[in-house]
Amino acid sequence: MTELLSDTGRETMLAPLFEAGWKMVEGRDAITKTYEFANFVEAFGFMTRAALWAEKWDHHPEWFNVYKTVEVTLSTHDVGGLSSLDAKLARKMDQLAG
Ligand SMILES: C[C@H](O)[C@H](O)[C@H]1CNC2=NC(N)=NC(=O)C2=N1
Repeated sequence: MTELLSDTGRETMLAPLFEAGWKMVEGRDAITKTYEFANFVEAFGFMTRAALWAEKWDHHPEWFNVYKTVEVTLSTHDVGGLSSLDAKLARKMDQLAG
């Protein structure tokens, strides 16, 4: 059963993500990062690869794509905030973005 990240869970799991450019969303228990790619095809290719992992893990991003940028927000709707799945998907997205 997915649950909200504990305080210690936040320290250990979110700190590396903040180092990698993720930020907390103002007024929401969610994290966000904006990726900039070389062009639209690279941006959409990233979204395609990330979508396959999101589907595999049944954990989906909130994202907005304009041309070569992809703005990603992660939170776990079922628990109303951040869970370990958000950290896992964030790490995967950073890997996929290269
Ligand atoms: C029924 C399905 O398993 C759930 O709705 C999944 C789908 N993807 C999800 N994605 C996210 N970000 N949070 C969820 O709580 C969630 N729940």
